[in-house]
Amino acid sequence: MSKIIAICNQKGGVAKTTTTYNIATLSAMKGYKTLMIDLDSQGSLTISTGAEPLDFEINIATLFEEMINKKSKNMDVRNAIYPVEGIENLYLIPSIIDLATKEALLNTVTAKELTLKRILEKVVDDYDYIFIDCSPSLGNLTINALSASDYLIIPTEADYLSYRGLGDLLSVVDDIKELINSKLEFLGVIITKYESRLKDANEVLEHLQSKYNLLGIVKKSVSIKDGIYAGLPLVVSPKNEIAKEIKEEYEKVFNYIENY
Ligand SMILES: Nc1ncnc2c1ncn2[C@@H]1O[C@H](COP(=O)(O)OP(=O)(O)OP(=O)(O)O)[C@@H](O)[C@H]1O
Repeated sequence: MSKIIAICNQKGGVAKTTTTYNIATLSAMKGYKTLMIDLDSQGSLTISTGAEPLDFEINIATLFEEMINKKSKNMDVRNAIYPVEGIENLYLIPSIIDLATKEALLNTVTAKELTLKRILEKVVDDYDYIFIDCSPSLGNLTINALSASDYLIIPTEADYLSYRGLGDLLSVVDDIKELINSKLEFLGVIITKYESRLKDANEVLEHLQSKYNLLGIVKKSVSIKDGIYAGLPLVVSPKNEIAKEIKEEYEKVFNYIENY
């Protein structure tokens, strides 16, 4: 049985995709069979792997479409799983812009919150870890991710508005735990794009630390994009001191998940 981890925050640009790709890669590098699901119609995770969303005939939007049209018996999720080039043990269900229209159509599906869980049923035993890169909203797709997951990790920037936004997300999480998925556990937050010279960042860091389990602090650095044209995340070959520090923070987070 795999551990399924949702990487969520309804705020845009807080490094959900970057966090997902780096942590999932560390998992694969440790020899775990690891699946990433791109659950964002922008397809950033798919593009980050060096792939082109339009090149995949079957993707996460196709899978949702089959469920919406009640053809799920014809569909095999395994047809939507592709190996990530250059990283052994790492696999991806890619996304495409069409996912946005499928999200609205989900309202016609019975038990719509459980659609992703039903899609994944056939492969939950095939992977050690499944990481879901959520979209920046609290809509149907994010609720599907939380309803299908064992654990939630929230990447957030250390700024006041991001800090305030966490309360809204966690109240949705409470509802999902009560009504849909009692096993969902919030593991903690990762601070992303951290700049220690900013007073605001340090104040928010203290608040976050006192309120939540702090899993890691990832500094802001252009090094995060090293390897991007080759489709590889930073953790594969960190090139300088700050990149090595960032890798260590992501390792801390993965070790926490591994030993939890
Ligand atoms: N530690 C970091 N230092 C500097 N830039 C970073 C860092 N982490 C992520 N970024 C950059 O921030 C931008 C947003 O990151 P990312 O796409 O991972 O966020 P996201 O939360 O998935 O976005 P969206 O909400 O649009 O899905 C990207 O350009 C990414 O390269």
